[in-house]
Amino acid sequence: MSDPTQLFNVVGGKSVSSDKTFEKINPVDGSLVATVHEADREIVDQAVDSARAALNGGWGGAPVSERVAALRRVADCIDARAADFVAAEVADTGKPVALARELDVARAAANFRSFADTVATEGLDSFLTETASGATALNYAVRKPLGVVAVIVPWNLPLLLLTWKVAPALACGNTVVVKPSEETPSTATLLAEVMAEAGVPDGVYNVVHGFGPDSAGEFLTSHDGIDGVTFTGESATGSAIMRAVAPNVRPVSFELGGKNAAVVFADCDLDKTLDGLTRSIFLNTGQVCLCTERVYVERSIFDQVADGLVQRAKELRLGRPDVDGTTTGPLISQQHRAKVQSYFDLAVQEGATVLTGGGIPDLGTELANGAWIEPTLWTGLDNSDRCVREEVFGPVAALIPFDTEEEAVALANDTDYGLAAAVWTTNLQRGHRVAQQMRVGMAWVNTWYLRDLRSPFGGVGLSGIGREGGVHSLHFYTEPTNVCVAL
Ligand SMILES: NC(=O)c1ccc[n+]([C@@H]2O[C@H](COP(=O)([O-])OP(=O)(O)OC[C@H]3O[C@@H](n4cnc5c(N)ncnc54)[C@H](O)[C@@H]3O)[C@@H](O)[C@H]2O)c1
Ligand SMILES: O=C/C=C/C=C(\O)C(=O)O
Repeated sequence: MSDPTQLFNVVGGKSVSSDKTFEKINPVDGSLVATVHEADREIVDQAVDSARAALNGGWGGAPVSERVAALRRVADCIDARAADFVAAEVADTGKPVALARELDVARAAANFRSFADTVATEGLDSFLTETASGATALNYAVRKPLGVVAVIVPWNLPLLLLTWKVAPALACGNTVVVKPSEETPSTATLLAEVMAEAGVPDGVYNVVHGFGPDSAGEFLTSHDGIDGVTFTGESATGSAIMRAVAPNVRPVSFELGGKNAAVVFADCDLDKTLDGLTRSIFLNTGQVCLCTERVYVERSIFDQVADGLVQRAKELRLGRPDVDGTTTGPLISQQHRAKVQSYFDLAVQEGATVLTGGGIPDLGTELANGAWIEPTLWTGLDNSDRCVREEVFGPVAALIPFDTEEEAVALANDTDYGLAAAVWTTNLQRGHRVAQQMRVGMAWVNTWYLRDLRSPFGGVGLSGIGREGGVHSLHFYTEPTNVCVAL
């Protein structure tokens, strides 16, 4: 294994250094994780050229069975090196070891297996065409790779979200240049080692490190040698990337921000609902795009839900990732904590009652330089407040009462975002009815973030463009050519 404290760009299977470096800081205690080599324009050019060469050099035209076998080997190698991936992910993010192992790294391997299955089994439409003149024809489509795909991902679930895009891209015969977040450079770099171990040809998977504007992100997305961009991150960044690709008219797939609602009916199973809400508000310190930040509760059980959530929030254990029983890590950085704190201040100005949290916890001198924040719950806000409209991306939610089902649906849908929703009820018909009315990409009933990787994943409104998952990913990562044969 190469030195995890020196992270290089990976171009054509080779480590590439740069004169310019930046420091990756551990959000647990402010210590240095790694020195990262930032890609300049020239390195990004080399990465795109190397991806093009690998595409034309065989990967793009390889038999599906070969690519499927390679993806399965990648999954096996991730499993074999799971401890290294967990260590790298934990060092970058500060998330609890168990979470990194059970969610991030397990899903990375699952992503490769799932898309290997999808390309191995998925067919394409064909039509026997009859015309008015009596002529007949056979129409069928063949699928070709999109080409060189730029993959830009955020810091919250770094390896999970990276492989959610790299796996289908590679399965479809594309080659990639990935730009991990500057906050989480480690696992993307480690994945390059695994690609080599698994026998994926050099240049199929390239990594460039750096930031967005005037750095690797912008150099890559505005590059005329890429054939498409798949991006997960903030809505405003999605907008900047759309502008960057516009001159070259390249397709984009965007999974963006959310301001996700939970709708809690009086007929819910209260204990299960409280456990589910606690997970959906606080998992990964609230830094999951799907996390609930608005909780609409039927008035008759409002106080019970508020009390139950406060109790559970107080039971969360903030602490070092490797300590048994730690449930909650820090935010990703001091910079992000300043943003979350600004919403804590704003909420008070907007008239919120802070039921619990609202500040910075005292975890002792060892962790004093970390990006720690208290799990927080608000009441007293409504849909006109900025804290209920804007994504905070931290361990916080606003609890708001409602009286009727229609009102609950209207309140939940009153947002510019549209990523995910969760409905809590024991009335099956109501569960279906309300879930179907949610203006979102994913609506859960009596659960949250339960994933089937074959189902469509994405958002509406400010939450994204397109869907990925199973065959939906194939639509983005391939270009069909329809062939019409007169019979
Ligand atoms: N919908 C989803 O599936 C999903 C999943 C995870 C996170 N998110 C969203 O991601 C956000 C948190 O992640 P973040 O803060 O890393 O997001 P971000 O948009 O700041 O950064 C994401 C990536 O884009 C890069 N980037 C930034 N500006 C760029 C530019 N102008 N051109 C090219 N690249 C640029 C960053 O360096 C990073 O790699 C939240 O809004 C969250 O909701 C959405
Ligand atoms: O932070 C956002 C989480 C996105 C999750 C996925 O894309 C997934 O589970 O596939």
